[in-house]
Amino acid sequence: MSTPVPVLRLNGLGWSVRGVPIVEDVSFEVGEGEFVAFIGPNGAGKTSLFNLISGICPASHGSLELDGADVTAEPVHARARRGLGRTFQTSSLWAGLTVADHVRLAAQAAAGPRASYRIWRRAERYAKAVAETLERTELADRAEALAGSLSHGEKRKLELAVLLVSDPRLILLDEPMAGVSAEEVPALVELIRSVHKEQGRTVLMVEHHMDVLLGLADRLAVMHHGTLLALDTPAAVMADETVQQAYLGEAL
Ligand SMILES: Nc1ncnc2c1ncn2[C@@H]1O[C@H](COP(=O)(O)OP(=O)(O)OP(=O)(O)O)[C@@H](O)[C@H]1O
Repeated sequence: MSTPVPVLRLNGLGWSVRGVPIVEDVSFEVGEGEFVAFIGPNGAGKTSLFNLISGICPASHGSLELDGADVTAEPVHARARRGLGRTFQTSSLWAGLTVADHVRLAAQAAAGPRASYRIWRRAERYAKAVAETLERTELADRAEALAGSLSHGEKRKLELAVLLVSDPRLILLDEPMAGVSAEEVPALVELIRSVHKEQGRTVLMVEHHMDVLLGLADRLAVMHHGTLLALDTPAAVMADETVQQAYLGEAL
């Protein structure tokens, strides 16, 4: 039986700025439907690694494959067309637009530049995708609310909705709990769990809170000084002495 092609493969990937290495020689594979969480101290290179994977930063060395295709030279939108989507650490919503407008615009953007000419023919399809996405992200009753009026937890849900309406297979979530109140965290965790388990998407997520990750992640990746220090099951990573010395002992 042949081994399945990983959804994502990094081969010695790295990024330097004016000769200073930010991410160095990172290699790993992620299988279809896996959930890999990235931890590490501030400045360890987690967001930079996500920027490399999504195409925001150009690789200085190494290569990156999506579903077996070398995409190292491909721009962000080409990787998005292959099913890669991401959210950002800081919120990127328009305060004066409604929740439904955000999701509608994202659906149209995902359909490509020519979609606007055919929009009248597709209106029904968009409406269905938008309604389903709002339902899935528990935002249906907030559809007409302005994004600026949402709580932090609702804003994070909306960012997920904007991502999910394009139906990505591989999603990168950069600190999706950042700024969210303690009361809103459990609902957001459940939502991310269902995006992974029920919708069957492959998830990579940067998160500082171990209590959130331990119930979600199949594997933990530890970043330290721009390198991948460990990548294993949560139990194995927590028991790893190198990890404890480098990170866990001080930060968790
Ligand atoms: N465009 C850039 N130019 C120069 N240095 C950068 C750039 N982007 C990031 N860095 C540096 O690279 C290092 C890694 O930053 P990065 O944001 O990837 O870390 P992180 O692990 O995501 O941190 P945090 O947990 O605080 O978000 C930091 O020292 C940061 O200052």
